[in-house]
Amino acid sequence: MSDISTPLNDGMPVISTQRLTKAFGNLVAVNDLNLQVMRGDVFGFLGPNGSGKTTTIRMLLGLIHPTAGRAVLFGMDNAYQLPAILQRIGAIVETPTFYPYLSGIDNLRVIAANSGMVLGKANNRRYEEVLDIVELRQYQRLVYRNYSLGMKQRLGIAAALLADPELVMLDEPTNGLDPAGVIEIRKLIQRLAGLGKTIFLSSHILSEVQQVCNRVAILRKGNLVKQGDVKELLREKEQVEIRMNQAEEVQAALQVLQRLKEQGISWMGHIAIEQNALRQPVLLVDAPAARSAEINRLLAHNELFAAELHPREGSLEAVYLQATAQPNQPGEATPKDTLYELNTSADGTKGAAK
Ligand SMILES: Nc1ncnc2c1ncn2[C@@H]1O[C@H](COP(=O)(O)OP(=O)(O)OP(=O)(O)O)[C@@H](O)[C@H]1O
Repeated sequence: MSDISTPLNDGMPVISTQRLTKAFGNLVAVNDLNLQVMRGDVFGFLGPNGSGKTTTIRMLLGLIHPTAGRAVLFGMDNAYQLPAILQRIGAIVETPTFYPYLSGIDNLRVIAANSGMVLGKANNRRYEEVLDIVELRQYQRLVYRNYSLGMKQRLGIAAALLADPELVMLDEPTNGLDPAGVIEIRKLIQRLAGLGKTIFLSSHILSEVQQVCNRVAILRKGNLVKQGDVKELLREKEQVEIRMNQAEEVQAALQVLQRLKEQGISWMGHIAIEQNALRQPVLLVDAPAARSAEINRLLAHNELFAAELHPREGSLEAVYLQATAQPNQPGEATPKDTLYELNTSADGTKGAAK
């Protein structure tokens, strides 16, 4: 099962959007979006390239104005109370600019000074604290140009943490990183969640999102197609894999279960014959893992005795693929459909579909 740390969710909305919409000319980049992010959430914001994630984040941060709808953060409408909202957010939307010839800690000093950031009584202590959080303390004196890409990304997050924000917004923080860098960011997000931060994370790496996020929203062509609790969404995608001793029995088992499903077993979803890792034909039943024994009993009742029966965990990938593969919904604006195709390579880096 996924390694989801228990969030400090107390039911207080941190981000709430109501019918948030942004059109660029005749292209509706974000359409009627109703998002709910609660305090303590590690919220994953998913969607193919061009589905509207960055546009949404830019609207939340007041960098662009919505065409319609509104965004409420910490209970305040960002059209009217943006400065008060921004004081409580640390965000990285694009790679921050650092001076290559300055050390990590000196770059943080420059950022704090330039932004007029009030760091309270212990500036130096705060620099060290944030460098500790992103695990760069031992490299604080190294000049920035000698940092690896992962270290640069973490320094960016350190900068976003300087003012001790309640909400941390990260747009594709693992973009371009190697697997070790991706793991570092995962651990960092888990540390931030442990510190009680609410985290809003857009990402293409579904396995990472599955491991760190407790809630997700999935966008497709600017429309919200799924929003919910990760554990619940994964539960909906559980399967039971059944191997029989004889290939003919697999076919017979398929027919029995299909008949029972048609007779009204509501918890049984799609049933199909597939090959397992050993290239043996197996029956795959979309059903909660907790129903395994019942499936076994139903088959045995029909003189079909399973050789093996395995519950299979659901994956966010399955949830995502189903959500993003749905046919167009009524009213969905798709003037340039090709812009929206999933254009992500296997390592999660983005293509150039814009
Ligand atoms: N300033 C702009 N002017 C015109 N079109 C824009 C502008 N910004 C974004 N778009 C378009 O809006 C759509 C949504 O883009 P957006 O960057 O929000 O998607 P995304 O989900 O963040 O994609 P990616 O994962 O590639 O970053 C795209 O078709 C994009 O080309």
